[in-house]
Amino acid sequence: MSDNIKVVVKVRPLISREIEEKLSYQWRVKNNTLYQLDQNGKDFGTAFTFDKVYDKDTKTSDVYDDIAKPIVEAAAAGFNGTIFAYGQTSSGKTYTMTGTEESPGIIPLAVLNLFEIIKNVPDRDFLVRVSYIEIYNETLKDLLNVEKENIKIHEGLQGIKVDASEKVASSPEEVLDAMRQPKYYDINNFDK
Ligand SMILES: Nc1ncnc2c1ncn2[C@@H]1O[C@H](COP(=O)(O)OP(=O)(O)OP(=O)(O)O)[C@@H](O)[C@H]1O
Repeated sequence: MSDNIKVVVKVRPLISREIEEKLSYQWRVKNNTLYQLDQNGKDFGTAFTFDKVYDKDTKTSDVYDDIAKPIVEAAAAGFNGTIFAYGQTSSGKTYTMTGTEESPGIIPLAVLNLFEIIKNVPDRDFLVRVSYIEIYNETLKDLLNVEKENIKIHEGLQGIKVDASEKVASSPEEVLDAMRQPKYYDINNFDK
């Protein structure tokens, strides 16, 4: 696998509904490998190895330090970077990426980290722009401007481009604010 792409798995704890339904863990984690378990908790014989596998007790902040921080640092040094979560419904994507007050997710941690880096490099100018889109049933929606329905995606000489609004942000709060209440965001007040 290329060093430029890392695939990691984060196992989440059973949630209360699953505990009530007396469901049990389907996977055991060891040496960055997921071993499938049968109904009696015995190894099924199927195993998948990833760049890293985090068990159910791993904190999002530890995943951030390991996986996301180097990407954010590289971005601040001029390299393109992407972090995305993939998984079936209820697998913990929102919990991991957005998080909660007690356990901030990868996005707020990345935003704070980015502005911290910027503060520590006073001899360079940075421009942070935010876009926020939803892709649902092949349709792209601009979450910073709900009036813009069905925005387009293009491929050009500069790479992939999405016709989404961009907001210049000068603090972590401005980024997180834009994400918190996209519906009420007033596009006319951008960049003022
Ligand atoms: N590491 C964790 N610790 C505790 N609870 C978690 C953890 N990960 C996920 N959960 C809980 O599991 C439930 C499902 O997670 P979440 O909503 O993040 O899934 P999702 O992948 O975003 O789902 P969907 O695709 O349906 O939006 C939520 O109640 C969430 O709080």
